[in-house]
Amino acid sequence: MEAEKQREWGPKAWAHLSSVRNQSPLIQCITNFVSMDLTANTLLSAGASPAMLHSPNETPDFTPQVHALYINVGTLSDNWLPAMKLAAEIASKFKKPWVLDPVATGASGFRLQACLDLISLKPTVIRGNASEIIALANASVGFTKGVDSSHDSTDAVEAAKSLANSSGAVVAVSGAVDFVTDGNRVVGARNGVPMMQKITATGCAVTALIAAFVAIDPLQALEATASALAVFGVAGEIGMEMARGPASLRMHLIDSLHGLDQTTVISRVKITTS
Ligand SMILES: Nc1ncnc2c1ncn2[C@@H]1O[C@H](COP(=O)(O)OP(=O)(O)OP(=O)(O)O)[C@@H](O)[C@H]1O
Ligand SMILES: Cc1ncsc1CCO
Ligand SMILES: [Mg+2]
Repeated sequence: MEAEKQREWGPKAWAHLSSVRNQSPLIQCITNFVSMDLTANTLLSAGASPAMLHSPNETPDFTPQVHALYINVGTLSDNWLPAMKLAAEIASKFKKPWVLDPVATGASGFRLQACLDLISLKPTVIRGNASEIIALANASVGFTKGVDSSHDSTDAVEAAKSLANSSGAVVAVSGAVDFVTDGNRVVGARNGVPMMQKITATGCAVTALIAAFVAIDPLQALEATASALAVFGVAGEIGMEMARGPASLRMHLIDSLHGLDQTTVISRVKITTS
């Protein structure tokens, strides 16, 4: 029964990736300075169309036209926060899916409160590392070593369920296993390689990929999120076969994501229901 369920996920992940390639959803990204390049290139290599527009002066015109919005607080500053809130409000008003990456949310009270305020604007998906999801679920500063996690993803499954229940969002925790939950169901995506942690902003990039997958399947956010995490992980695994270290993995990961075919996705995606 379990093996049967897993066999269904490969075709599902492939269907999501194919739809992104065919529909090329427009993804507005309000993201941190570190991640902008990798995020835009990840979206392009998956077939989506990234746009890094963040001015509150253009959000009222632009956000209603996008297929999904991605907000990432990685290099948060006072003047960017109102722009993020405005974009989230407009996305919600126009029924566009939007996805939050709460980078280092436990690092300061300002950042934590910013993320809690954004969560009150009803994101479709929240994706963080284990320390970020634990900090959000506890609404407490601490738990984190800056932007990197000091916990394993398995430590954050209960926190993820609790955050999903309190926020109404699908919550994903990345790590050796990427867990995705709607507060009730929990699935684990078991692709990827540890070296992905040694490239800055791979987490930010996969959250953008989640936004693209949710854009083409907004009514099944849990399935779209798990598919995006697994597909990104498969690209990392194939990239690692050619890489000599983090810098070349970054290049080969993007190439591999671009080149993924049906047979590879179906045979390599490892998603299990727990
Ligand atoms: N030990 C691991 N084994 C396999 N894949 C991993 C491992 N750790 C992380 N990954 C993968 O690396 C990617 C980034 O996850 P990570 O948890 O490092 O995000 P993050 O801490 O938010 O990163 P960043 O803030 O740099 O963007 C995800 O696709 C995840 O599945
Ligand atoms: C290193 C870093 N600092 C703020 S955002 C960011 C990118 C990874 O989250
Ligand atoms: Mg992160």
